[in-house]
Amino acid sequence: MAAGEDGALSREAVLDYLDSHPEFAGEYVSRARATQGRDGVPIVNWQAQQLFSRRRGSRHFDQHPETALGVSTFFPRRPLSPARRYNLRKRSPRKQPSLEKLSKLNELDLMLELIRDIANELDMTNLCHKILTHVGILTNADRCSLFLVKGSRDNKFLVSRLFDVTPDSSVEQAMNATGSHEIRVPFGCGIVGHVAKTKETVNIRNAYEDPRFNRTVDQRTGYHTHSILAMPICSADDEVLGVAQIINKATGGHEFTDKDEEVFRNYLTFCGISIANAQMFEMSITEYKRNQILLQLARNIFEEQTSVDKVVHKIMKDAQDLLKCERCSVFLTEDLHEQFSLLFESQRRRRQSLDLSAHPSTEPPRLSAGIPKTSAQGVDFSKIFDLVSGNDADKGVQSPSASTVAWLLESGLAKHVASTGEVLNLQNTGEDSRFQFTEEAETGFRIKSALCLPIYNRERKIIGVAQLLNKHNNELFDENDEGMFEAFAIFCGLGIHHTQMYENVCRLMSKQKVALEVLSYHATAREEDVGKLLSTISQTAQMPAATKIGLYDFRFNDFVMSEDETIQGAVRLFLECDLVNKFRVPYDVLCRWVLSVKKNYRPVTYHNWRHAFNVTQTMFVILKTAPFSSMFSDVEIFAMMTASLCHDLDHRGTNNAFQSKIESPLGRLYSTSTMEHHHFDHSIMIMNSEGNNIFQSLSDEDYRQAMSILEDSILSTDLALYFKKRGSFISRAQGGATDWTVEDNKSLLRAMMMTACDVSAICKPWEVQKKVAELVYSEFFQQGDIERTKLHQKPIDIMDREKKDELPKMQVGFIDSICMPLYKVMAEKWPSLHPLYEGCRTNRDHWQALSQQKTTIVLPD
Ligand SMILES: Nc1nc2c(ncn2[C@@H]2O[C@H](COP(=O)(O)O)[C@@H](O)[C@H]2O)c(=O)[nH]1
Ligand SMILES: [Zn+2]
Repeated sequence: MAAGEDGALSREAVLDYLDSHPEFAGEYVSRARATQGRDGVPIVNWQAQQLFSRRRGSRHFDQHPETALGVSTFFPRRPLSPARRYNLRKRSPRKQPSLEKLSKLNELDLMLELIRDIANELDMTNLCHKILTHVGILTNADRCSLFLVKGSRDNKFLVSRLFDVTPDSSVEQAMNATGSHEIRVPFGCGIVGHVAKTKETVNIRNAYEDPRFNRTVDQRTGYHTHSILAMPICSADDEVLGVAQIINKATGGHEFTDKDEEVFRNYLTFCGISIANAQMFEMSITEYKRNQILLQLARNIFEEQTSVDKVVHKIMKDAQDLLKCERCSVFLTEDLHEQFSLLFESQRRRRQSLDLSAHPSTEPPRLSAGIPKTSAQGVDFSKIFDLVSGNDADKGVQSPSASTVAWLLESGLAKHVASTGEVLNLQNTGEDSRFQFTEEAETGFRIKSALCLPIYNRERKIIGVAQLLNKHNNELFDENDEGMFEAFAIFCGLGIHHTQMYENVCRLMSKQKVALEVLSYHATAREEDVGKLLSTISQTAQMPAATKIGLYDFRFNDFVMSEDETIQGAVRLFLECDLVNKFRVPYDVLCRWVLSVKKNYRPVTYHNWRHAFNVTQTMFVILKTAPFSSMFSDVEIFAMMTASLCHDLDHRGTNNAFQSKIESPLGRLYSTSTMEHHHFDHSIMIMNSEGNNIFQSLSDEDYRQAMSILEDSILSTDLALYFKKRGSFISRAQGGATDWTVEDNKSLLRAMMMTACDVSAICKPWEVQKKVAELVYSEFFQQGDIERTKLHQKPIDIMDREKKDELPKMQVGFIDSICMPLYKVMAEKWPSLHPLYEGCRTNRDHWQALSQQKTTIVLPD
């Protein structure tokens, strides 16, 4: 042993020496045995006796203490628990009092030192161990045990936390000695049960004379118990938290004195506070872990949504891993499928009609595999999942065999829970006569403990049962497991619901796809008609010249044209824009598309094919005559012409307000610009139909731009949007300095052009305008009639047939509020558009005159 420069020995050097010379250490401690504390309380002798004397029945005799002075007895080294790690991170660890230091303390200081040592200990096992070793020091007891109170308010019991701790045992040794089987002592039973129940101190001088003493432990270990001192450990609220029991006073006649009782009681008062703290800390750690687990579970569930099987399997695997049990099963009831729309109904019927167990199939059937239909307690299970630890945990979803299913159902647990909603925590399956527990023939699996609870859907309806069997190491499922498993069951319900919804949506989408396929087949032009139109175009002579039929004129009149001529006229408009050449649109595709578009206009009075054709024609004239056209790219022109022809596709002769009033599917789908959204969707549907995509040869970028302009342009025909944008357009047009090539201005101009074209019938020669107005009001009044007769609502004036005499006045209103401001500013800014303004003004005069004459307009049926 080396001395320092000053000749003094360092503490480390002494400890090293004592470690390597245990005989010397023993000798030293024996000498110290005689040393008494200032108040006559023996301190070191207890340690020395325990460490170095070969006691009968000492289980730790041969184990070498960590240091010669047995420091490990007080401050055992053991891997730090998460709680302890947390503890240490938060505060710097308390310096451990050495035995040497303790031996010099008087009774009060010793007590304070030992209190300080437990004050910050939050790890329950460490704390219990410290308490027991400390009470050993204080009372000179040979063995100490600690029991903590557990269970619910109505069913409290004691559980051995550390049992028969001897002063030289480390925490690990103490834990090993206690064993993994927790000893449960009901309140009122035996000595510690009596103490817990009555809060009385029990000081037994001769254990064998006390009827409450259980001598079987002595018989098993060979240890002889003489005296017992047991005392309750209470919280600040005087609630019993546990019982501490010390055995055999190591000095004198084994008996514990009144003084021992007093010291024991004083120390336990502080222990109560420390235990309550540690319990709270333990609870918060448990809660934290639980939250982490649930968070992970939620992540898993929402990551996995492709199938119910997969999501349930994932939850089961998590439950089994975390709740440490041998088997996890989930039983889904028939109701689960019934609640999800009629889509599942047909499947269910099909399932019921199949005896799946009788059919050997290459693929495991998804549902009902081999499940006998049971109606007992009114419960039918449609699907059972079974996961046995170690067996098929990583093999993914597997259907249990028919015999396993039969065995799982045989116990009656799942059916009982499904029919009653009761949570079952069976701790001793042998004792419950309600259920039948037999061995599984296939595997020899026996049910020892079971935790079984219902799975609810969002409406608190039972949709299944979750079952855990046999907690590992023959432990029992406790309240904590119940709480955790309940959370699992909730997640299971959510996961199933979520996945079912997802599956439902996928099915609906597939259905919709099929419906679309059928629809587009019937909605697109017949090949016969395409052929006819193609041959007309190829024989150019038969195609009316654009100028001849007035396609370049704002005063164009379609009333003089046949249906076929309007179709040819529409094709002609696209040809005249040279779009077919520029974008390599095959003639057959253009013809098919025009025919398909026409086919998708309903024969309503006003919003029909002819209206669309007229709007496109006006757009054509504007693009051909207005100076701003040169700044539009070919793609923009192509998109605007397409939008004009498609802008009212599948119009039903009723407006947006009507869709929302009758809560039509369209109204529910789009709350604003309802019909306009539908017109755009319908244009896409047509273009996506075989041989109808006039944009097919556009580059990706052009295609994207064309689609975007098509959508914006169609949506901008909603007058509500027109009103929103008009003010800004007028100020920019009148401002003079506006650069119309800037995208924002250009897009505003495109929107205004769409409205200018849409209502351009107001600019037509009076005879044409008059006829169109009659069609407009005829359609308006038809909607008004439905509102009055079917919805029992008074229609707005323009839709009220009873107000038909006011039609001229209403037209003046329409012109003043909607048309004139737009045409006026356009004509002022771009004089080539003056004919539109002029036509509108002339028609206003006509309507104004009529309104004063009170002439009745005869409307078409
Ligand atoms: N009162 C009138 N309203 C008219 C007339 N012409 C058209 N309109 C309405 O304007 C919008 C245009 O949008 P659309 O895309 O549906 O055609 C619409 O509400 C028409 O009913 C008219 O002469 N008088
Ligand atoms: Zn329109």
